[in-house]
Amino acid sequence: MNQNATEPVAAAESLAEVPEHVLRGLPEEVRLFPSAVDKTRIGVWATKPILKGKKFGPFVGDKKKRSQVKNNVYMWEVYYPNLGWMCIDATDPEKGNWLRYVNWACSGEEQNLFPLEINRAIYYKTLKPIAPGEELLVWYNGEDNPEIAAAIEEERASARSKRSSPKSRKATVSAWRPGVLLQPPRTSPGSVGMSRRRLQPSSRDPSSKSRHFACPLTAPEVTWSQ
Ligand SMILES: C[S@+](CC[C@H](N)C(=O)[O-])C[C@H]1O[C@@H](n2cnc3c(N)ncnc32)[C@H](O)[C@@H]1O
Repeated sequence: MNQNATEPVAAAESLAEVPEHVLRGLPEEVRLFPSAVDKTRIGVWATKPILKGKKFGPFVGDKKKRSQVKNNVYMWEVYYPNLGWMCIDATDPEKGNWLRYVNWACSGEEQNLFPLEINRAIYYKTLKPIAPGEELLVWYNGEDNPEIAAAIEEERASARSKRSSPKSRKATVSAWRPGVLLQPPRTSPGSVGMSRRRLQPSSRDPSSKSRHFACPLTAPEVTWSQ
């Protein structure tokens, strides 16, 4: 056995490799540059002020079964009532959009975005105003964070008013159900995918291991039940 064997080191991402469609899809307030939190990664940086409460998305990727996903880093898992848990996988940059390049925050102070599931699509919403020169960084928080709870409530109120509008009443039942990701299990009606304990960055996932060990934010219990 090779005593020097280590985990494979991820090749550093290069700006030159970012697909054209990703660059074209960047909102005007952000640009891609090397990340400050991970030297091997590209990050998303604000070049103009971004207001608190701004919603970006949805996160784009290939829809796959969990068993078909080889790397957790660029995927979100979403519960579909008819299909069960499916992954939106942006491991292949050609399949993703710019949200793929938003990195994890390593502390609550660093975090300026939180993920939000709306109608089985993932959005990132700003938790505070972001100034030019700051990197956009996402992290899980649940509704235990009052700021996020307020943001979720705002989405729910907007969903309720959309559902009761005459136009939407004519449409078929595409319920717009906002729910924050990564909550402990609960049975709150209206929160999508709450039937299973939310996943946290998996320590079983070699691709995300070093990041999460390095981060002081304590992720709640790791669950990866299939
Ligand atoms: C796209 S997100 C974070 C991406 C970020 N760019 C980064 O720096 O890694 C990927 C992480 O979210 C986790 N995850 C995927 N779906 C989840 C869900 N429904 N709830 C909680 N965590 C989820 C994955 O295990 C993975 O650790």
